[in-house]
Amino acid sequence: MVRAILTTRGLRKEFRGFTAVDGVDLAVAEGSVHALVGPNGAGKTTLFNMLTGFLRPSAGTIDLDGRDITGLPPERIAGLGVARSFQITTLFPALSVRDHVELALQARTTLGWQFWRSDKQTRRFEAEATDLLAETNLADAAATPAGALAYGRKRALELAVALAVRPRLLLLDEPTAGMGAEDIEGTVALVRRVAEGRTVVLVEHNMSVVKSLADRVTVLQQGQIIAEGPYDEVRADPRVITAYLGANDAPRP
Ligand SMILES: Nc1ncnc2c1ncn2[C@@H]1O[C@H](COP(=O)(O)OP(=O)(O)OP(=O)(O)O)[C@@H](O)[C@H]1O
Repeated sequence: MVRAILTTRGLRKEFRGFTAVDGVDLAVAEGSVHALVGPNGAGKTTLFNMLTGFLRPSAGTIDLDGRDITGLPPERIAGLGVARSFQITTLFPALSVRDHVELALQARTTLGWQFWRSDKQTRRFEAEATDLLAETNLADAAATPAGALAYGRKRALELAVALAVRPRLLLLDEPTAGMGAEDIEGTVALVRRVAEGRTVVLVEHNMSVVKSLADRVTVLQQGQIIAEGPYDEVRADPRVITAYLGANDAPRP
């Protein structure tokens, strides 16, 4: 049995009497890609927000690699190696692709997010930035201002920025949202590549993306886990089929 790097027990979030996440026990195996799926309003984003400290759980615990991180603020959780990408990453339009990655690498150090840097400091991150740009297929765009990148490549840059902090756990928020077929294909290949040797939790509506990326799938409905397992198993579960019936984002085989 592979050990769990992230475990939640009885995790719960209430908004003024409404229970958005209702007693979730989740175990994410180290080195795996774990997908969270479910119809609109199932509680996926709320769960993600608790894992990253953006929301404080109403009850339950979150354990990261043996450490209780329940209720810690976002910056502390990020500092412990949880990085989140897509949907919330802010890119600076005029700043080059390479500068984004070098600044993110620098943010990991005591220098923090300083825009002024000496040549010596810049050189310190050059080689690692080059590696990250290669890993995310952005080597040819290193000097391009982020604002001039096509949509799919902007998202690749967001991923490079998240990877720069060397996360122990990478949370991906709907990596293919708003993408056409071509970008989706590229993003799936990219996520598969960066997931090697890392632990990834992703929220994703596109079931063919989930099928091709996830080792394990957790299905949420009305804040509760209704099924969990490998994609094919979960996809055939009668409770999952019922949960998606009539939903706009019904999974397609
Ligand atoms: N700040 C809030 N205040 C009140 N209700 C909220 C709040 N945030 C989320 N909710 C409610 O909690 C439920 C779960 O929402 P959440 O965004 O977590 O679902 P989701 O699975 O991410 O949905 P989607 O797939 O549409 O993004 C929804 O009914 C939503 O309206």
